[in-house]
Amino acid sequence: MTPGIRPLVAGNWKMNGLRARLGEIKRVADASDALAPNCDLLLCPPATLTYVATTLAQDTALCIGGQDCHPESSGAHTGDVSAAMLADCFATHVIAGHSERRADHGESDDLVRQKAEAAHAAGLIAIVCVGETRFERENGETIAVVGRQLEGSLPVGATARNTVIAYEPVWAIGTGLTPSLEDIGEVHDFLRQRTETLAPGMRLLYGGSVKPDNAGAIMGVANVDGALVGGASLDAGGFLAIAEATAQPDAP
Ligand SMILES: O=C(CO)COP(=O)(O)O
Repeated sequence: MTPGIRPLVAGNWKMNGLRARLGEIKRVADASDALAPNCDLLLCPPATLTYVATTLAQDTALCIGGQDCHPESSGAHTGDVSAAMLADCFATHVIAGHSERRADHGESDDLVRQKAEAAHAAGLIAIVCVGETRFERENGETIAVVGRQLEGSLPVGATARNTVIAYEPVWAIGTGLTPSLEDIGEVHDFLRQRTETLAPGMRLLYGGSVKPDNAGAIMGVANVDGALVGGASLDAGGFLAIAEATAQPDAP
């Protein structure tokens, strides 16, 4: 954790979640006010559930976000969703440059930056993801890769209020593997140094196999200001347990 920075626990449902799962969002929404003094809570369901999710979260402390957006606000882009459309559904955040989109859709750093800038133009907070592959880590390239991704993906005009960085090692996503606490700390220290002059106090999340039983230790690492949670966020109980482990009694 970083003194003076309010933690954020974000859940990314990826391509999971039919209407039958909306009860999990309701459970998190119902519990969110109790956690609100100590951390921010965000769930990013698939686009099909965005509007109904914001309805369930209305008048609670739970925020709802999108998982991706097109760089343009509207137009002939079949199947895409714009940041303006997410904002129109009362979403407040959107993820940009998740490694699954970088891999599945060939998204470049420059495209990710454009998406994050589109998010800002629509009034959304952009969560920009960076992270190395297993090959890159084994070759000692982690800091170089993360630095390059950050430089290329960070939106112009990024501030601590409109942008969050998520460090998600690709090899830790959905595998049950996590870097050592020292390795997480090394990357987060680097991200803090790189962002501090540009955007002091920017929130730096860790993502990749965060579970209720490891969240406390990971959140204890310096410069880790919250989590981006995949699988464990599909279940309200698991997500709320991670939020409990992250919440700071003296959060600003
Ligand atoms: O990719 C992630 C969140 O964006 C992490 O996923 P898991 O928590 O399932 O490893």
